[in-house]
Amino acid sequence: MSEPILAVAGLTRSFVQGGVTIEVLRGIDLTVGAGEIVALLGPSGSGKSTLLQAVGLLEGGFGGSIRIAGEQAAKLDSAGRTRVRRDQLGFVYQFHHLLPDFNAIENVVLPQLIQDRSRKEADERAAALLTALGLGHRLTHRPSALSGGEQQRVAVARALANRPALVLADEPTGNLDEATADVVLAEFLRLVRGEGSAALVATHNERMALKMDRVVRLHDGRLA
Ligand SMILES: Nc1ncnc2c1ncn2[C@@H]1O[C@H](COP(=O)(O)OP(=O)(O)OP(=O)(O)O)[C@@H](O)[C@H]1O
Repeated sequence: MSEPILAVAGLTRSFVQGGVTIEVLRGIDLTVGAGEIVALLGPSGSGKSTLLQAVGLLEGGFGGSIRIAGEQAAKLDSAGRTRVRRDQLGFVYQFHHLLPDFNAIENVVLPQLIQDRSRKEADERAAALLTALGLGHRLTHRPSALSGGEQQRVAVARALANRPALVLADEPTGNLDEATADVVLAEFLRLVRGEGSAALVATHNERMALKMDRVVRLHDGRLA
């Protein structure tokens, strides 16, 4: 069997606030196989974002082990973490975090230029991804001229632009009305499957979680 893209073992994280220690993650074990889409289901405050931030190598202060594409996070320095993030990971957040001064296609082109792709290649890939998401007629709109659902689609295209092995999505449709959320989630899943990426998708919505390949539940700091 090929190595999982993500292997988390004994992951812990606590915060101290006002002299009180809150143990948010109490020993998380989780593997995600190549191309597998896993829902991370849990109520608000259960630690989903904390777990995704750890796996995204965005924050330190964790105990336990995180391996991404065979690389042990604890052994990476800051440059190494940046490299793994850039080469292996894609991110989608609840709020799109698009660059407001750039239009849709530019927002999807920019991460590719950072990867040293040619402008022509980057343009073609951005246009293909946005068109696959039904935004072929919105390529030169700035985020402020797009609907919430359209903005989230651009964020999805941006996350997939560099062909990440693993997409980390934190309530990717949490800011949308239910009907739009259903459509955008379906498109997200179709595109991720088509690209062959794996994904770990945080949601508090059971119905949405059940559309993924596997569901893990975060409860009392552990996965059930
Ligand atoms: N930087 C921090 N300092 C102190 N406490 C924190 C910090 N970050 C998170 N927490 C606490 O950790 C717990 C889990 O937060 P987290 O944001 O990971 O939950 P979540 O499941 O993603 O929730 P939501 O769905 O509401 O975003 C919460 O009780 C939160 O208050």
